[in-house]
Amino acid sequence: MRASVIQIAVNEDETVEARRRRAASLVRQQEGADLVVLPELWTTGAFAFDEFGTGAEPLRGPTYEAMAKAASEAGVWLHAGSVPERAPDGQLFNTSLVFSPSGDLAAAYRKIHRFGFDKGEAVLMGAGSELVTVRLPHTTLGVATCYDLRFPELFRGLVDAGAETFVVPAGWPERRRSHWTLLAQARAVENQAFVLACGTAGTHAGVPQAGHSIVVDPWGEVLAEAGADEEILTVEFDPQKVTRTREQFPALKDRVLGLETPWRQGQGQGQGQG
Ligand SMILES: O=C(O)CCC(=O)C(=O)O
Repeated sequence: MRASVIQIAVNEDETVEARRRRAASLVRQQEGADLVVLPELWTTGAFAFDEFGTGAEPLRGPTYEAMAKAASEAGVWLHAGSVPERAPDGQLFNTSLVFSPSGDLAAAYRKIHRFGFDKGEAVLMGAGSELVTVRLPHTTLGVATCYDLRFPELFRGLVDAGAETFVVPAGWPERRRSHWTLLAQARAVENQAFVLACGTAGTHAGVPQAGHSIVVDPWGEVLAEAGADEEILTVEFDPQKVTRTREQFPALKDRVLGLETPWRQGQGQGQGQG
Protein backbone atom coordinates (compact mmCIF):
# COMPACT_ATOMS: atom_id res chain seq x y z
CA MET A 1 0.00 0.00 0.00
CA ARG A 2 1.35 3.44 -0.89
CA ALA A 3 0.52 6.53 1.14
CA SER A 4 1.37 10.17 0.53
CA VAL A 5 1.40 12.43 3.57
CA ILE A 6 1.18 16.06 2.50
CA GLN A 7 2.75 18.35 5.09
CA ILE A 8 1.47 21.61 3.66
CA ALA A 9 2.71 24.98 4.93
CA VAL A 10 0.13 27.27 6.50
CA ASN A 11 1.44 30.81 6.35
CA GLU A 12 -0.48 34.07 6.46
CA ASP A 13 0.98 35.35 3.19
CA GLU A 14 -1.22 32.89 1.28
CA THR A 15 -4.99 33.23 1.05
CA VAL A 16 -7.25 30.33 1.99
CA GLU A 17 -8.47 30.12 -1.61
CA ALA A 18 -4.91 29.94 -2.95
CA ARG A 19 -3.97 27.27 -0.40
CA ARG A 20 -7.10 25.27 -1.27
CA ARG A 21 -6.13 25.33 -4.97
CA ARG A 22 -2.56 24.36 -4.08
CA ALA A 23 -3.70 21.49 -1.83
CA ALA A 24 -6.00 20.18 -4.57
CA SER A 25 -3.13 20.30 -7.05
CA LEU A 26 -0.81 18.46 -4.62
CA VAL A 27 -3.47 15.77 -4.13
CA ARG A 28 -3.91 15.38 -7.90
CA GLN A 29 -0.15 14.86 -8.22
CA GLN A 30 -0.42 11.78 -5.95
CA GLU A 31 -2.13 9.67 -8.62
CA GLY A 32 -1.03 6.05 -8.07
CA ALA A 33 -1.07 6.33 -4.27
CA ASP A 34 -3.66 4.30 -2.35
CA LEU A 35 -4.10 6.88 0.38
CA VAL A 36 -3.33 10.60 0.59
CA VAL A 37 -3.40 12.57 3.84
CA LEU A 38 -3.60 16.31 4.58
CA PRO A 39 -3.23 17.95 8.02
CA GLU A 40 -5.61 19.57 10.53
CA LEU A 41 -7.33 22.89 9.78
CA TRP A 42 -4.98 23.68 6.90
CA THR A 43 -7.36 26.27 5.45
CA THR A 44 -7.36 28.67 8.42
CA GLY A 45 -4.51 27.25 10.53
CA ALA A 46 -5.10 25.32 13.75
CA PHE A 47 -4.03 28.26 15.95
CA ALA A 48 -5.80 31.01 13.97
CA PHE A 49 -8.67 31.14 16.44
CA ASP A 50 -9.87 34.50 15.11
CA GLU A 51 -10.32 32.89 11.68
CA PHE A 52 -12.40 29.91 12.81
CA GLY A 53 -15.70 31.77 12.55
CA THR A 54 -15.04 33.54 9.25
CA GLY A 55 -13.28 30.50 7.75
CA ALA A 56 -15.97 28.03 8.83
CA GLU A 57 -17.77 26.11 6.07
CA PRO A 58 -20.83 23.92 5.94
CA LEU A 59 -19.85 20.26 5.68
CA ARG A 60 -20.35 20.36 1.91
CA GLY A 61 -18.55 23.68 1.52
CA PRO A 62 -15.73 24.78 -0.81
CA THR A 63 -13.07 22.58 0.80
CA TYR A 64 -15.35 19.54 0.60
CA GLU A 65 -16.04 20.26 -3.09
CA ALA A 66 -12.37 20.83 -3.97
CA MET A 67 -11.18 17.74 -2.11
CA ALA A 68 -13.92 15.45 -3.47
CA LYS A 69 -12.93 16.51 -6.99
CA ALA A 70 -9.19 16.11 -6.31
CA ALA A 71 -9.74 12.61 -4.83
CA SER A 72 -11.69 11.46 -7.87
CA GLU A 73 -9.27 13.06 -10.36
CA ALA A 74 -6.31 11.34 -8.68
CA GLY A 75 -8.30 8.14 -8.05
CA VAL A 76 -7.10 7.95 -4.43
CA TRP A 77 -8.56 7.52 -0.98
CA LEU A 78 -8.14 10.98 0.54
CA HIS A 79 -8.10 11.91 4.20
CA ALA A 80 -8.47 15.62 3.45
CA GLY A 81 -7.44 16.72 6.95
CA SER A 82 -9.93 18.81 8.84
CA VAL A 83 -11.96 21.97 8.23
CA PRO A 84 -13.72 24.33 10.62
CA GLU A 85 -17.26 23.05 10.03
CA ARG A 86 -20.33 25.17 10.76
CA ALA A 87 -23.19 22.82 11.59
CA PRO A 88 -26.74 23.79 10.56
CA ASP A 89 -27.41 25.04 14.14
CA GLY A 90 -24.38 27.37 13.95
CA GLN A 91 -22.09 25.31 16.18
CA LEU A 92 -18.48 24.96 14.98
CA PHE A 93 -16.64 21.62 14.86
CA ASN A 94 -13.13 20.58 13.84
CA THR A 95 -14.23 18.06 11.22
CA SER A 96 -12.10 15.66 9.21
CA LEU A 97 -13.27 14.50 5.80
CA VAL A 98 -12.39 11.19 4.16
CA PHE A 99 -13.18 10.65 0.46
CA SER A 100 -13.23 7.50 -1.62
CA PRO A 101 -11.44 7.36 -5.02
CA SER A 102 -14.75 8.17 -6.69
CA GLY A 103 -14.97 11.41 -4.71
CA ASP A 104 -17.76 10.28 -2.39
CA LEU A 105 -17.62 11.19 1.29
CA ALA A 106 -16.65 7.98 3.11
CA ALA A 107 -16.56 9.50 6.60
CA ALA A 108 -16.62 12.72 8.59
CA TYR A 109 -15.05 12.83 12.05
CA ARG A 110 -15.62 15.64 14.52
CA LYS A 111 -12.57 15.98 16.79
CA ILE A 112 -13.43 14.69 20.24
CA HIS A 113 -10.70 16.27 22.41
CA ARG A 114 -10.58 20.02 21.85
CA PHE A 115 -7.30 21.78 22.54
CA GLY A 116 -6.76 24.98 24.54
CA PHE A 117 -8.07 24.27 28.05
CA ASP A 118 -10.29 27.32 28.61
CA LYS A 119 -9.27 29.15 25.42
CA GLY A 120 -9.17 28.77 21.63
CA GLU A 121 -10.60 25.63 20.10
CA ALA A 122 -11.79 24.36 23.49
CA VAL A 123 -14.29 27.20 23.78
CA LEU A 124 -14.92 28.02 20.12
CA MET A 125 -15.72 24.55 18.86
CA GLY A 126 -18.06 21.79 19.89
CA ALA A 127 -16.80 18.31 20.76
CA GLY A 128 -17.46 15.32 18.57
CA SER A 129 -18.89 12.25 20.24
CA GLU A 130 -18.38 9.41 17.76
CA LEU A 131 -15.40 7.24 16.95
CA VAL A 132 -14.90 6.83 13.21
CA THR A 133 -13.31 4.03 11.21
CA VAL A 134 -13.16 3.69 7.43
CA ARG A 135 -12.79 0.38 5.62
CA LEU A 136 -10.30 0.61 2.71
CA PRO A 137 -9.53 -2.35 0.42
CA HIS A 138 -6.35 -3.32 2.35
CA THR A 139 -6.77 -1.84 5.83
CA THR A 140 -9.24 -0.23 8.20
CA LEU A 141 -8.47 3.38 9.11
CA GLY A 142 -9.11 4.78 12.56
CA VAL A 143 -9.24 8.56 12.54
CA ALA A 144 -8.17 10.97 15.25
CA THR A 145 -7.12 14.63 15.20
CA CYS A 146 -4.06 16.32 16.75
CA TYR A 147 -4.70 16.69 20.53
CA ASP A 148 -6.60 13.35 20.39
CA LEU A 149 -3.12 11.79 20.13
CA ARG A 150 -2.70 12.39 23.88
CA PHE A 151 -5.69 10.19 24.77
CA PRO A 152 -4.83 6.48 24.41
CA GLU A 153 -8.34 5.35 25.32
CA LEU A 154 -9.65 6.86 22.09
CA PHE A 155 -7.19 4.74 20.10
CA ARG A 156 -8.13 1.62 22.07
CA GLY A 157 -11.74 2.33 21.16
CA LEU A 158 -10.71 2.53 17.50
CA VAL A 159 -8.83 -0.77 17.79
CA ASP A 160 -11.95 -2.36 19.28
CA ALA A 161 -13.82 -1.03 16.24
CA GLY A 162 -11.33 -2.75 13.91
CA ALA A 163 -8.76 -0.02 13.21
CA GLU A 164 -5.38 -1.15 11.86
CA THR A 165 -4.03 2.16 10.51
CA PHE A 166 -4.47 5.39 12.43
CA VAL A 167 -4.55 8.62 10.46
CA VAL A 168 -3.85 11.68 12.58
CA PRO A 169 -3.97 15.10 10.91
CA ALA A 170 -2.52 17.80 13.13
CA GLY A 171 -1.39 21.38 13.51
CA TRP A 172 1.13 20.53 16.23
CA PRO A 173 3.32 23.37 17.52
CA GLU A 174 7.11 23.23 17.29
CA ARG A 175 7.51 23.84 21.03
CA ARG A 176 6.07 20.38 21.82
CA ARG A 177 7.54 18.49 18.88
CA SER A 178 9.16 15.86 21.10
CA HIS A 179 5.68 14.90 22.40
CA TRP A 180 4.38 14.53 18.85
CA THR A 181 6.95 11.95 17.74
CA LEU A 182 6.89 10.14 21.08
CA LEU A 183 3.08 9.90 21.15
CA ALA A 184 2.87 8.79 17.50
CA GLN A 185 5.26 5.94 18.26
CA ALA A 186 3.50 5.10 21.52
CA ARG A 187 0.07 4.85 19.84
CA ALA A 188 1.62 2.57 17.18
CA VAL A 189 3.38 0.27 19.65
CA GLU A 190 0.61 -0.05 22.22
CA ASN A 191 -2.05 -0.71 19.57
CA GLN A 192 0.17 -2.63 17.13
CA ALA A 193 -1.06 -0.43 14.33
CA PHE A 194 0.34 1.87 11.67
CA VAL A 195 0.27 5.58 12.48
CA LEU A 196 0.22 8.15 9.68
CA ALA A 197 0.54 11.50 11.44
CA CYS A 198 0.40 14.55 9.17
CA GLY A 199 1.35 17.95 10.57
CA THR A 200 1.62 21.42 9.07
CA ALA A 201 4.71 23.46 8.25
CA GLY A 202 5.09 27.24 8.43
CA THR A 203 4.01 29.76 11.05
CA HIS A 204 0.53 31.17 11.58
CA ALA A 205 -0.94 33.25 14.42
CA GLY A 206 2.62 33.54 15.75
CA VAL A 207 2.87 29.77 16.36
CA PRO A 208 5.70 27.98 14.50
CA GLN A 209 4.49 24.55 13.43
CA ALA A 210 6.43 21.37 14.16
CA GLY A 211 6.13 19.76 10.75
CA HIS A 212 7.86 16.40 11.22
CA SER A 213 4.98 14.37 9.88
CA ILE A 214 5.71 10.77 10.68
CA VAL A 215 4.75 7.26 9.61
CA VAL A 216 5.26 4.53 12.20
CA ASP A 217 4.76 0.79 11.79
CA PRO A 218 3.07 -1.59 14.30
CA TRP A 219 6.46 -2.41 15.85
CA GLY A 220 7.14 1.28 16.51
CA GLU A 221 9.69 1.65 13.71
CA VAL A 222 9.67 5.03 11.99
CA LEU A 223 9.16 4.38 8.26
CA ALA A 224 9.39 8.03 7.24
CA GLU A 225 9.67 11.41 8.92
CA ALA A 226 9.52 14.86 7.38
CA GLY A 227 11.57 17.89 8.29
CA ALA A 228 10.14 21.22 9.39
CA ASP A 229 9.31 22.63 5.94
CA GLU A 230 6.61 21.80 3.42
CA GLU A 231 7.19 18.26 2.25
CA ILE A 232 5.38 15.20 0.92
CA LEU A 233 6.24 11.87 2.51
CA THR A 234 5.72 8.89 0.25
CA VAL A 235 5.75 5.58 2.02
CA GLU A 236 5.08 1.97 0.99
CA PHE A 237 3.88 -0.34 3.73
CA ASP A 238 2.40 -3.79 4.07
CA PRO A 239 -0.93 -3.50 5.93
CA GLN A 240 -0.73 -7.23 6.74
CA LYS A 241 2.02 -6.38 9.19
CA VAL A 242 -0.67 -5.41 11.69
CA THR A 243 -2.11 -8.93 11.72
CA ARG A 244 1.34 -10.51 11.82
CA THR A 245 2.50 -8.30 14.70
CA ARG A 246 -0.69 -8.92 16.68
CA GLU A 247 -0.29 -12.69 16.18
CA GLN A 248 3.44 -12.89 16.88
CA PHE A 249 3.36 -10.62 19.96
CA PRO A 250 -0.26 -10.91 21.14
CA ALA A 251 -0.13 -8.26 23.89
CA LEU A 252 -3.54 -6.87 22.94
CA LYS A 253 -5.05 -10.18 24.03
CA ASP A 254 -3.72 -9.59 27.57
CA ARG A 255 -5.73 -6.44 28.09
CA VAL A 256 -7.55 -6.37 31.42
CA LEU A 257 -10.73 -4.42 30.87
CA GLY A 258 -12.67 -2.39 33.44
CA LEU A 259 -9.63 -1.32 35.49
CA GLU A 260 -11.22 2.05 36.18
CA THR A 261 -13.28 0.47 38.99
CA PRO A 262 -12.88 -0.66 41.66
CA TRP A 263 -9.79 1.14 42.89
CA ARG A 264 -8.16 1.16 46.29
CA GLN A 265 -5.95 3.79 47.95
CA GLY A 266 -2.42 2.50 48.61
CA GLN A 267 -0.74 2.88 52.01
CA GLY A 268 1.84 5.51 51.00
CA GLN A 269 4.47 7.03 53.33
CA GLY A 270 6.62 3.89 53.05
CA GLN A 271 4.11 1.87 55.10
CA GLY A 272 2.86 -0.24 52.25
CA GLN A 273 3.98 -3.63 51.19
CA GLY A 274 7.02 -2.28 49.39
O1 LIG B 1 -1.37 18.61 22.36
C1 LIG B 1 -0.63 19.46 21.86
O2 LIG B 1 0.47 19.73 22.35
C2 LIG B 1 -1.01 20.19 20.62
C3 LIG B 1 -2.46 20.02 20.28
C4 LIG B 1 -2.92 20.95 19.25
O3 LIG B 1 -2.22 21.83 18.84
C5 LIG B 1 -4.27 20.80 18.64
O4 LIG B 1 -4.98 19.84 18.97
O5 LIG B 1 -4.63 21.65 17.82
